Amino acid sequence: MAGLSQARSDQPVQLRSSTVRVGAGLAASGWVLRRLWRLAVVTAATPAALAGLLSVILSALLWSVSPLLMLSMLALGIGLLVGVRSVWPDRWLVWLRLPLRSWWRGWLVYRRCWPAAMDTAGLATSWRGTVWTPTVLTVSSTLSVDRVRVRMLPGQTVEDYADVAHRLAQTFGASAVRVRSVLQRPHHVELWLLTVDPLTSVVEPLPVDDQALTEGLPLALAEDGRTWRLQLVGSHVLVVGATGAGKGSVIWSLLLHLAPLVRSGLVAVWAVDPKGGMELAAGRRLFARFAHGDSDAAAGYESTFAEVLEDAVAVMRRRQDRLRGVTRLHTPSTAEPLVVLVVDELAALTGWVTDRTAKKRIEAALGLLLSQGRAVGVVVVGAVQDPRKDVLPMRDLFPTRIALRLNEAEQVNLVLGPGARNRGAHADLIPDGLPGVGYVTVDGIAEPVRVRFSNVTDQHIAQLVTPVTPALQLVSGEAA
Ligand SMILES: Nc1ncnc2c1ncn2[C@@H]1O[C@H](COP(=O)(O)OP(=O)(O)OP(=O)(O)O)[C@@H](O)[C@H]1O
Repeated sequence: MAGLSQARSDQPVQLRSSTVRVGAGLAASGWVLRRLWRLAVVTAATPAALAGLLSVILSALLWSVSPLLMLSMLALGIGLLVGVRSVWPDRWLVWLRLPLRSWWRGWLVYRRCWPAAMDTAGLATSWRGTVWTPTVLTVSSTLSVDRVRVRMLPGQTVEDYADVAHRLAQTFGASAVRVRSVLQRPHHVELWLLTVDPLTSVVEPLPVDDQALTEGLPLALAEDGRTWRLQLVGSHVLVVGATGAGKGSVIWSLLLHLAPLVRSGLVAVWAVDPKGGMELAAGRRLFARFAHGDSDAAAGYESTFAEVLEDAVAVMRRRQDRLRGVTRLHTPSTAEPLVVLVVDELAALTGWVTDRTAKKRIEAALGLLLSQGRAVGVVVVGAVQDPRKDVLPMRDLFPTRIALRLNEAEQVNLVLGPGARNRGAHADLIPDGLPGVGYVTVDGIAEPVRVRFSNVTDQHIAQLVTPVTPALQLVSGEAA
């Protein structure tokens, strides 16, 4: 006889629990208590709300001791807040304004209608008669973006959220929603809801930073209002954009932030401007080497580009000999600066070279630099309009890639990697009127982030080059 535990029936078991009648007053009190408990839990977890609550309790206590004392303390508190706001606007923003904004937006905009929003977006699911909804974990706001961290339901993926991003944007009144995975948190997803687009205004050059080599060069503003920094040491950088997309502003922002490092001898810029020097000539005093395709060169102007690249390979080889077995990543120093080879139009060195001998020399040198240079402090920063393989065969050797406005949707994945467009990098939809806007990758985040590079004007360039004494002797000695 089969044991009871093995007995199975495909018929659903009908269970009817006995009805318990409660009065309207009791039901209402239960509802209010549940809400209060939830408010208490969230308040306790939010520093700004906790501070607000403590101030109210303190005020009530002071009032009971002496109303005058309480009013004086209130006036002092308000005075302090006004003082902090005018003396330290940055701290005011970080300590008070943004935490409060995160708190009220978290409650009023997101948590209040979250279950309904998940349901209508198709992200809630019903299982065994219960409706399960993804949970909001945290909401942190900047002045332009609300970052809502969500715990996904079992079986959901980041793509499920990306697929309904436009529905979520409409529901929460955001201009766009970016969906991001969270490093080392496979159950979490972060929704970036854009409330204001800070990238519609031109971005002024960001303050020059002495620590730029270690911290990253602050070249652009991200759409969440933060500074985007380029980690140049140990990376080659590819900038792709249609004509007029603002490739010049990326290169000039880079040069602007490298200038103090050139002055201190930690960086040597070698510039290659195949457009006859039209783009980069204004910065020639900053450059240790400048090749612009001398039309009088005996071996043809393209051979001058080959020479610079081969000299860079020679520097690389010497450093490899010295550093072999010592370190795996070169640290820039005044004795051995970081060599930054800036090429304004890479296609002129790869796809469009007519001199066959020069073409072979350039291909060989560029391939060596891109595959071996970054570990020994010889990095390439190249700009190009067309990212296709026949124009730029070494595209995949650039670890850092920046996609400004592109002409075709297919180009996005060519530049930023497979799937980048699906993950929200719509570089082909950037309007003509927003030069300098593009998508970049950010450390720790798989999805590209939308940024705007600072606009470097002729006046900035004039100031940039005036006080510079380039480290010419040092680098040409090394390259000779
Ligand atoms: N970051 C920026 N912010 C505002 N305006 C910009 C920015 N970058 C470029 N511009 C403006 O856009 C125009 C085109 O810029 P730029 O010459 O840098 O484009 P490009 O991609 O280098 O074009 P091309 O390939 O034709 O040389 C210029 O008038 C420039 O002033």
